[in-house]
Amino acid sequence: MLEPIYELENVTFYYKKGKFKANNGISLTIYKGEIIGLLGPNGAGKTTLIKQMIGQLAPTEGSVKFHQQEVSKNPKYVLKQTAYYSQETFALSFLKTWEAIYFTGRLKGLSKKESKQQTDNILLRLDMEAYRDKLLSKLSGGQRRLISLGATLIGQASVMILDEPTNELDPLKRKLVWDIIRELNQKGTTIILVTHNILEAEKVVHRVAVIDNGKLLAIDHVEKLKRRVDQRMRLEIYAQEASIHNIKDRLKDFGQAELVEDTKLTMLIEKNMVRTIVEIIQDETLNINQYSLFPPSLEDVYSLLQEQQRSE
Ligand SMILES: Nc1ncnc2c1ncn2[C@@H]1O[C@H](COP(=O)(O)OP(=O)(O)OP(=O)(O)O)[C@@H](O)[C@H]1O
Repeated sequence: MLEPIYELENVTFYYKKGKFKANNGISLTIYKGEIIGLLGPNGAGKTTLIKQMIGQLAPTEGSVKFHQQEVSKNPKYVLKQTAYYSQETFALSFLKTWEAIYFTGRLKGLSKKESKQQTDNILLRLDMEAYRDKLLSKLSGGQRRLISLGATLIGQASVMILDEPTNELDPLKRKLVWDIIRELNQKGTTIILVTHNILEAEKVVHRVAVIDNGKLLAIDHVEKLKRRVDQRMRLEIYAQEASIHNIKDRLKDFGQAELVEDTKLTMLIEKNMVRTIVEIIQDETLNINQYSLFPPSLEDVYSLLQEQQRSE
């Protein structure tokens, strides 16, 4: 039986009363033990929603319940059981890295011994042991983000809300963070993940909520969402810069081609149009260097949902 952790009903938030809605009638349930991704472009309303989930903002309309209790009426209860990793940089830059994690543990109510033990384990797991005595102010941006993540991990909250946890990290560290997220989840932690990195998130999240313009466009399991585009393929074309607009024009009846680089186009096409399109792009006068076809990804679902919303 799925146990609801968060229940959001018709959550609407106005930063300025009567004007623009940063969240617009969002209803969703988050269940114990899942990894749910909140996806959406800049300004979609993800952070606003999360601030209401941790009691930093109260909904203008609707309700946000955590374990069946209204968050805005009892924010302390939520704060005790959740850990929030935000986009904001760590303020305590005069501390050494181990101190930043250790004292966060103490503030969360851990004993000296327990906080020390968890700090040591976290520094090791984050591969930051060698930097334990360095001041936060002397670390690189990515290293500071890792220590900030360490401070989120200490205390082992049962619900972790992670806003772009892999931002500013190199590929190896990104992989490390995704591995840690998976491990935490296997131990029972519920994870709410805000991310723009759809391709990477797709490998770890169970369900995805797509938010745009303050509205919830879709919420479902990754595989089910991908079925929405299973009659399509992703086409990528590399060509000479001078020809790229001509190619885009020749393909305009088959979908919206996006210019990714000066020499690269990509578009989502109907599977039953592949033969026709391939015939067109084989025209030598188009100066195409290379083309490839791929099965669609979660990113394609995301683009499609946004396109559909904009054409409504
Ligand atoms: N303090 C504020 N006062 C007024 N408007 C705000 C405030 N914070 C955010 N907004 C507006 O509310 C909307 C939603 O912002 P929000 O930060 O929730 O988006 P987001 O999805 O988290 O974006 P990002 O991915 O860029 O972090 C945006 O249009 C933003 O400009």
